[in-house]
Amino acid sequence: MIASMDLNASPEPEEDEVFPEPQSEEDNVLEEHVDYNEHVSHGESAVQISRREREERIQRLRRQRPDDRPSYGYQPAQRDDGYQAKRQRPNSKLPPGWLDCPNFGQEIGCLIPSKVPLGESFNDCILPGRRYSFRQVIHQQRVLGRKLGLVIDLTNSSRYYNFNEWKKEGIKHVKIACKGRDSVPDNESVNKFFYEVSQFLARQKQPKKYILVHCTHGHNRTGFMIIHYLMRTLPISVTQAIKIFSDARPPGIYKPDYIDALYNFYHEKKPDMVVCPPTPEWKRSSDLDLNGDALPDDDDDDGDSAAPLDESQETQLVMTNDDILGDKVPSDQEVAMRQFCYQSLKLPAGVRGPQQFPGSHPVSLNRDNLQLLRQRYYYATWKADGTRYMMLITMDGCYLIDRHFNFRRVQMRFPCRHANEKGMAEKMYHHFTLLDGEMVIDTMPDSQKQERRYLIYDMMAINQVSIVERPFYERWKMLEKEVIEPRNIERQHIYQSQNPYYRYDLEPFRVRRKDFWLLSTVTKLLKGFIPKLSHAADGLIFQGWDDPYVPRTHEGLLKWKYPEMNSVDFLFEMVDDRQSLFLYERGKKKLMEGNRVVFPEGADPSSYSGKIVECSWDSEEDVWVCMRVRTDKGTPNEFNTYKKVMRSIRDNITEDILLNEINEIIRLPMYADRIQNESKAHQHNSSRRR
Ligand SMILES: Nc1nc2c(ncn2[C@@H]2O[C@H](COP(=O)(O)OP(=O)(O)OP(=O)(O)O)[C@@H](O)[C@H]2O)c(=O)[nH]1
Repeated sequence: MIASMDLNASPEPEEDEVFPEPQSEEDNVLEEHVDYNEHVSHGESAVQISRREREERIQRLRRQRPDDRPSYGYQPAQRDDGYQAKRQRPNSKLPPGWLDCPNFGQEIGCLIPSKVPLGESFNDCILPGRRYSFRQVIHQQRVLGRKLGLVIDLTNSSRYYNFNEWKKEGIKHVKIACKGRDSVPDNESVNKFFYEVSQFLARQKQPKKYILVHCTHGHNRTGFMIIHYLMRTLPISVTQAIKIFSDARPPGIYKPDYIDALYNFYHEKKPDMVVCPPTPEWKRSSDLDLNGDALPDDDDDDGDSAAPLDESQETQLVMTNDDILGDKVPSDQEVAMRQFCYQSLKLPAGVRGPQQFPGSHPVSLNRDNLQLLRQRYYYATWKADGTRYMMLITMDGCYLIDRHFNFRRVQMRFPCRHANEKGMAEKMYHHFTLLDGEMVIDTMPDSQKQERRYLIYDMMAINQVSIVERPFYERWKMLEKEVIEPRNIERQHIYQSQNPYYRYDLEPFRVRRKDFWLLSTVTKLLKGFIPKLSHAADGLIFQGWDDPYVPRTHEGLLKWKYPEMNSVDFLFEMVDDRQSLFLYERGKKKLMEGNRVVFPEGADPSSYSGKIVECSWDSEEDVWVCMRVRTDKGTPNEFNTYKKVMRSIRDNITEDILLNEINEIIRLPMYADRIQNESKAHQHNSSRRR
């Protein structure tokens, strides 16, 4: 066995390199001998070879000219198809072009691109020296000093080899089935690939182990995934990443749609000089392999049909707040990111780990808590009515965190403040920065063009450091300096940046820091600013100027809604004709007896059953009015929240009452002095500018 393995030893394969000839004919015999024994020991009767056949094979090998000998490097197509065609059983049909496709490429970090190893059931179709099963893979890598620890299999088939073979050798096998052929791997599979590789590396102990990545031929799907990995770990452009791969595995990706999809995904303009390489010779001539009667392989990644663009690139007609943004991420990754959020917010995770969305939540304004505005210094802002997301920015991606505490990845770029300073390469992008905000849809009044925008109103962690205990005004200033400004600077000077091809305008949404103003501006805010906003707003937020970030319900963070917009989210259920509204109390459903709801005219109430419905209170009719279904929420409001909303409805703080109250408050010394100082500073700054 060992002798045979040595026979397969190969130095780094190079194009046109022919595998070193066996030292003697005996070596060939040995190799045959081992293969024979393997067949027998696996009890695969269909592929067992008789002694006579074996001798014939040995004779055949002896007659071979050196050029026909096995190769591990690239070799111009050689036809041994007669052998192959005669022996093929339906399930051991060789993928077209496989024989002449080089086995593997050079290492890219710890990733080795490879064609699919074929298990022993294919042995009848492949001359011994050209075999490439898990045994040869392990051996060939070992000869090059590489020990494998993980195999990522991107083929869409399980017929190529028995996955357990890897396990027996202590190598983990991960299947990420990607169709190939008509489409690029989907974004969720790319996320999974990235996660598997990063997890493997994070747990890596010395000596370093390698990851074999294979699809059928190890070019298109494999290249696509590896390039994604490079893009998420290095501050490089798509063009550079494509080159790294094609240098390691010539000619690299040779499907134009795959290359275009990569540029699209990373929001880069494809430079004119980038040309997709032609289909390699071994693949083009593979039609002949089929002898006219074999169908294309069902897992072929190299079909010529046009790949449709990634769905997210397709133009969407009308944007809504309920649109699902971003791509799913592996659930283990979500668990780790949830933990980071809890740690940053200084929350205990509980026995089952972090479960609940931890974002800060304001309480409704009522006559009691209105007094807080007199006791502590507050700023005001409009209450944007879109969809709440926290956002976790990491170097490898940006994650939107919804109210279900689910994470979805979006492709965005957040350079650090020092990104362009020398020697700060490792600080190029934000890594574990946690933000809070509201995603809104701006509609341009003239063109009706829609634009999604993330309005950030808080920052809880910056580059892994929690800042929740700092006062709000510091967090808010840091947000501008550390997150918004570096993006704007890079946008303006993109041509001098590391990657001048990046197009911020292709990102899925714009980003802006939300403005907060002195209480003295509330009248202007309500009467002038909100009516002119190009997105929906349903009231005001009063933010304590030196408040820490308080997760979950924050009694000091106040929201005032237009009275008709005060709402409660109920769970609506309809069984037979009986309609019921539920809230939550201590994690359990609580029936709200005596509460009725009406739906829009013509709507079928049963179609709302099981849904969370946001309702406003009609005090004339004593009934809840369903305004919309909350697809962003999985549970109704807590009974406590309901009580606060009811209190606010009862207290009925109208716009006039609020403005009168605020006019009194801003005359208090605490506000008056500050307002005066700030307007002086403002005047000073504007005269200096003049
Ligand atoms: N803290 C804060 N929240 C804002 C701001 N602008 C908009 N919001 C949103 O206001 C929401 C809280 O107001 P609610 O009316 O209770 O929000 P809701 O989405 O209806 O949620 P429920 O109370 O669960 O029904 C937050 O979750 C944010 O999504 C802001 O500037 N600061």
